[in-house]
Amino acid sequence: MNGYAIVPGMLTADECAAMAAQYEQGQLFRGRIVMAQHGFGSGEYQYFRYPLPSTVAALRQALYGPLAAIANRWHGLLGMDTRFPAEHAQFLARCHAAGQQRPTPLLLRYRPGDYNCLHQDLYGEHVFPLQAAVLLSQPGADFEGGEFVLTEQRPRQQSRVEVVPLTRGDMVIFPVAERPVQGARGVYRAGMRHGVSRLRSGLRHTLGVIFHDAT
Ligand SMILES: O=C(O)CCC(=O)C(=O)O
Ligand SMILES: [Fe+2]
Repeated sequence: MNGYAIVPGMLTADECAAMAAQYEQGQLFRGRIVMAQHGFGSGEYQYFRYPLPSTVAALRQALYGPLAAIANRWHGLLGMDTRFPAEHAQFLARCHAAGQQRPTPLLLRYRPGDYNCLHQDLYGEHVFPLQAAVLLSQPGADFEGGEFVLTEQRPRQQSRVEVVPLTRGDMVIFPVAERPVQGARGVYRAGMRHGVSRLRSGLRHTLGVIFHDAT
């Protein structure tokens, strides 16, 4: 168990191109973040508005159910009380009632020299513990560098890192902030962060799918 799963070919090359091209359609988004202005790295991203584009809405909806089963198992293993409902709409109602009403799916854009610092996508009290990202550009052709990395911090140990090997259209599913790890004396909580190494050349787009909404 490496702390992530890859789903190859989640989007076709054409779907990736169409999704990346949406970056230029400002009316689709509720906000734009220039990462350097916040110390998040270099590059930028935009959060979609509701209603989400159909491809994004469909992905978020379809992924939620199977991931909720995993999330519930994780919460059981970690002794956490929260359980996740079977339908994403039900979980979103919980977020919205708590003031987390703004959509979190996003498109990211990296140019040469850009990178994304290690982070956790937490946006309020309600946290769905898994998220997904689809790489929309082709490594080695559209860009060089720009690898998706995950770090895992186990109690009383130094952090370890995984470089996640993605090609265009692949989806990675990974923990938002923590995951249960089986140790010699039971299950413990590993802290997780993700980021993107520096782009050496080219242009890289990603679609990020986060299941909780934001305050
Ligand atoms: O660009 C990437 O691969 C990382 C995107 C990211 O941080 C996210 O989807 O939450
Ligand atoms: Fe992220």
